[in-house]
Amino acid sequence: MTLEARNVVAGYGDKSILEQVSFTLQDGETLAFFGHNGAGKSTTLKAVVGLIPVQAGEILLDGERIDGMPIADRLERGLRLLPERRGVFPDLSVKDNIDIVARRNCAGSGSKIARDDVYELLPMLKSLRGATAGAMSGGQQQMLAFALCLLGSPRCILLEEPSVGLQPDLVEQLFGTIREVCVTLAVSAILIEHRIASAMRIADHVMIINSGRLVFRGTRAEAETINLWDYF
Ligand SMILES: Nc1ncnc2c1ncn2[C@@H]1O[C@H](COP(=O)(O)OP(=O)(O)OP(=O)(O)O)[C@@H](O)[C@H]1O
Repeated sequence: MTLEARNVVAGYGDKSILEQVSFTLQDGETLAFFGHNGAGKSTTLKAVVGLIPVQAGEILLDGERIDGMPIADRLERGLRLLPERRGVFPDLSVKDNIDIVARRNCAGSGSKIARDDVYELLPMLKSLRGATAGAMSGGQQQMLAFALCLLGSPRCILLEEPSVGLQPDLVEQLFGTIREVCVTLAVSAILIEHRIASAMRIADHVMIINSGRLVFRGTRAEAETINLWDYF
């Protein structure tokens, strides 16, 4: 078992956005997370990684309660968040971005994904090694941010719109890489996506949120039997 949310209530200040959100994600599984703008997708990921406090309920990683733990401790346990359109050092080259994060995340032995591995997983970064991150296209920066979030020993990666700014063939490549990482390294992933059809192709489970409540939770096969738009 990897990640479990039990009746999570969370929001901003005194205000609750999430109402009793519960889900479980096992090793190696990918969960596609859909919902309209403002439904509570990012808020869910923020609560899991610790950017906002949980007002009620529990979050467990491998059976251990992590809600209330400092963000750094959750990162150490392998939680990774790829925020939308953020997450690179803009003034540094691709190589320096990767080297710096690798030095922090891959220290010691037993790291699942080392510096050289990310170039193999995301070959487009090889030719961009010397490029200044902030001067690259949005899609290229997104690929680099994804690479940085993989370095070390990720257990569960939380991805916010990773396909933003990517041309269609790169979307398929990125999604293929997400799937490969999950399956071969037993990493689990939550994927917030507006490209529903592409996300569905790599998903084991589907979850839809509406006004802070989970209105659908099921396997991909179950999701394929319904009209997802009825739940938005
Ligand atoms: N920092 C914040 N302070 C107060 N309210 C916020 C904050 N961030 C988000 N919200 C509110 O929380 C609700 C859920 O927002 P959230 O960002 O989780 O939606 P989302 O499903 O990720 O939407 P999108 O697809 O547009 O990113 C919205 O009503 C939003 O206005």
